Amino acid sequence: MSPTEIFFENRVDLVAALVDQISKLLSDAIAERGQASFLVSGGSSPLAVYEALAERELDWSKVVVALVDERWVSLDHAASNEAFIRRHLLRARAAAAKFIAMKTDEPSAALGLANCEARYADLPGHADVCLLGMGSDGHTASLFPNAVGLDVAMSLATAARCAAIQAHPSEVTGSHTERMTLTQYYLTQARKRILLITGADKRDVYSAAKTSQDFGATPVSAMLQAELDVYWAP
Ligand SMILES: O=C(O)[C@H](O)[C@@H](O)[C@H](O)[C@H](O)COP(=O)(O)O
Repeated sequence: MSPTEIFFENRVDLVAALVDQISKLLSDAIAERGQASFLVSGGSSPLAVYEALAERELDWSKVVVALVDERWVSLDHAASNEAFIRRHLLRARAAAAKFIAMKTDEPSAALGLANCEARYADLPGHADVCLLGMGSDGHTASLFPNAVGLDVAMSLATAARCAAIQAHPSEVTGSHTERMTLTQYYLTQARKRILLITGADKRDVYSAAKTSQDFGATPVSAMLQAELDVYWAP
C-alpha cells in the first residue's frame, strides 16, 4: 500500500481542498453514524485549516475533537496543543464540538497515562478523521525518533490508545521532551488518515521516509505503510 499524494501549487489551494475534504468526512460520519470524531495535531501547519474549518456549517455538537499528541505543559503555556486547538479550532461554529484533552494534573506523562487512556476510551474504535503533521526529524504525532517509550507507542501487540513519550532534546523538540501521544495502533485505526506537510524540505523528508523500514529512526515511515492521504504544497 502506498500513500495517496495530493499535491498543490500553493498553500491557499491546499487549505481550501483540505477543509472541504475534512468537512465532508465529518458530515458523512454524522449522517451515517450520528456522530463524528476528529483527531487533531498541533504544530504550525494546520493553523489555517482549523481557522477555516471552525467557520464551516456542520453539526459541530455531534463532533468530538481529540488531540493526536500533547506537550506536557499547562494550558497557559505557549506550547500547549490544547490551547492551540481551543484558540484556532474550537471557536465560531466549532465551539459546539466536544473536546478530549490529553494533559492531566499528574506531573509526568507516564503518571497521567491511565487518566488519559480513560478519557480516550470514550472515542470509537475507529475515529473518523485523523490529521497528522510531520517534523523534519521524521516524527509524526509525538512518535519521535528513538524516544523513550517509542517501542510501546508503536507496538501493535496491545490496543492501548495513548502512550507516554520522552523525546530526546533536539532542535525540533526544544525543551518539550515530555509528551503524550496516540499510539500507532490507534492512529492507524482511523477511517481516514491525512498527513499535512508543506515546504521543499519536508517533501524530501517524506520521500526518504516512504522507503525507510527503520521505524525507530523515522517513525512517520510506519504510518506511510498504511493507507494515508498526503497533502503537500510548497
Ligand atoms: O504537537 C506537535 O508537535 C505535533 O502534533 C507534531 O507531530 C506536529 O504535527 C509536527 O511537529 C509538525 O509540526 P509543524 O506543523 O509545526 O511543522
